[in-house]
Amino acid sequence: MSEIKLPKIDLTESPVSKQTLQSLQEAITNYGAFYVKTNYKDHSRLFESAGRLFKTSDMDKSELTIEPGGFTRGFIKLGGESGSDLMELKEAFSYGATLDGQPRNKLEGDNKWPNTLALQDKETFKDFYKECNRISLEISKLLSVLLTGEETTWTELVEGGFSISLMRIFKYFGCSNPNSIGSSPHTDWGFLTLIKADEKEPALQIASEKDGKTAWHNVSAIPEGESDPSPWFIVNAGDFLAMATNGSCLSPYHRVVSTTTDRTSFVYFAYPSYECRTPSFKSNKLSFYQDQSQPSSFKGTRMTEITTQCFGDFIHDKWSQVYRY
Ligand SMILES: O=C(O)CCC(=O)C(=O)O
Ligand SMILES: [Fe+2]
Repeated sequence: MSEIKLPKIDLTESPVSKQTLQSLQEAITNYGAFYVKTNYKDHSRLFESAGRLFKTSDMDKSELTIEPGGFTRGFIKLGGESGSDLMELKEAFSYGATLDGQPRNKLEGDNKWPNTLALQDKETFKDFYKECNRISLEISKLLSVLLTGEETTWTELVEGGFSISLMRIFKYFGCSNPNSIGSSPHTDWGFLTLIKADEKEPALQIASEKDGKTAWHNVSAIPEGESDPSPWFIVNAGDFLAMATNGSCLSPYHRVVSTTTDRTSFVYFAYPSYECRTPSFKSNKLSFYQDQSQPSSFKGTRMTEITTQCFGDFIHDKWSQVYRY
């Protein structure tokens, strides 16, 4: 199993150097993924809060589970969700922006915080959500400079998506069976995904395709040689971004394999605004919007749906596809 060394993008340097933009170009063309270094400092506190969240009683968890239908906030029990016909060895909790007034669409709504969760932990989660809003906007500006020559091309789109973007906290269970899976192969559907993981062994893998064959490469939570996990995130481009850039930015096909030790990750899905239309785009580069109900078909796409629905309606349907009873 080879490791890939994703390029590192330092968001703390100002102004961003030519070298950084070059690394970003290489990253989006070759992998659709890269590391970012940020000013975030609270890695330990964040994962301690996650540990306490998953200690919520089974009864409370089952009262606060996500409902079928595509609005995905609350607990997801073991086996409650899968992007394939495999059992994914994990439990999860999903939350989003705090609702301000009435929901304006099918992806806005109330979070399902357990009553037993300490206020401090809830604040840690909410702050982290806002931090991810900020980081995703910063990255979108860099990508925008690189790909469109202007900084603000996607600003409205990304800010418009703050109220529907999602944070998902995963607890993957350690398992010694090498064939068991934490997250089935997929592409992410939105604009950008930020991943912050606490792990002892790499578990995220990104695919490359050569001569019709798929090879998987480990991606560690932090770049090789780094010791402080706090500032580091992995970033994946989503299908929407791949389409909006006409394929200049790859949407990586990836999965999470089970490792012998438990792993926890925060995965922030930055969505564009609900009403926006997915740009039409024809490419045979890897897999866009793979049909989760036909998981074994690496090539499956749902182009018709993409171009006839607005993004939010489309995503709402995608979440229903991965819901398992
Ligand atoms: O937990 C991770 O590292 C990534 C999970 C993932 O790819 C996803 O939920 O879309
Ligand atoms: Fe993903």
